[in-house]
Amino acid sequence: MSTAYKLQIEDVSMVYRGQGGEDITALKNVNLNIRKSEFISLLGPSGCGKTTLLRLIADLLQPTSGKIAIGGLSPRAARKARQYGMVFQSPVLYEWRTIRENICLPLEIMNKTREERKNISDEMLEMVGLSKFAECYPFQLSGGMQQRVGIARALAINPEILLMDEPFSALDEFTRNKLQEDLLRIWSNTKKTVIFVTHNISEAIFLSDRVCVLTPHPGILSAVIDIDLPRPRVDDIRDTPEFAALLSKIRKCFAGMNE
Ligand SMILES: Nc1ncnc2c1ncn2[C@@H]1O[C@H](COP(=O)(O)OP(=O)(O)OP(=O)(O)O)[C@@H](O)[C@H]1O
Repeated sequence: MSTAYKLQIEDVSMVYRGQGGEDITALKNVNLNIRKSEFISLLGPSGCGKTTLLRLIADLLQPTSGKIAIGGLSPRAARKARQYGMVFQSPVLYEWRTIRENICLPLEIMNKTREERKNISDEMLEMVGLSKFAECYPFQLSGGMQQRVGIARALAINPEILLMDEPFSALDEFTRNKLQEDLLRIWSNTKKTVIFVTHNISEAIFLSDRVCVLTPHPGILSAVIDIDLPRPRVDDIRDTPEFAALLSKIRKCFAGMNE
């Protein structure tokens, strides 16, 4: 495979074995090339294989067939080289560790010195706007703030690719919109390649350079939509006719779909 892209997904299929021994085809012949620093969303309803695709990229699963390359490396080699940062729907913070200590956890695993940990965590806390909360415990933070800690912890190891699995879906709409704006600011400052899983069409449009539409049974990549809205994007862009046109275009991709 050529390495012109940061991430290449070539003819990837994933078949699980069901409890009765039957085959469950979660993904079928997915092809996708992702450029460095691109913001990509994987969009689709429950069961279309979004999380499966993310887990295949992250080397948490192996495809039944097909190939994934990360700048020429296998997902295994990329994982070992700490090229991935992961953010989940729930930030899974350790309640007995302060916010700073939570952010420092992957740095401890990497045997960073105390001083390095302090410097990096200071930078991460500032980036996500939580400097004042460094010595607080998770229970003292709102859900949105906790999710910011999850983002800071994922970025602390300075990964090349940020994999995000419905990170804002448990948040209220106001908090969610604010975090989307914050994420775009962080992304434009850090230039990470982001792969963001969501089932929210508006969220996918607001954030992305391209939206990958997945439809289920079996999960296929049925469309890749360019989002040519100007950047930087702020909340008001959601009220523009261009945004509405994209909403309508993507909704049509799901029309008639049998869930
Ligand atoms: N370990 C597994 N064993 C068997 N089937 C599985 C397994 N994991 C996922 N599946 C099936 O594969 C399909 C895709 O699942 P996946 O979790 O990737 O979808 P998703 O789009 O992320 O859904 P959601 O939005 O609900 O998280 C579903 O039909 C699911 O039931």
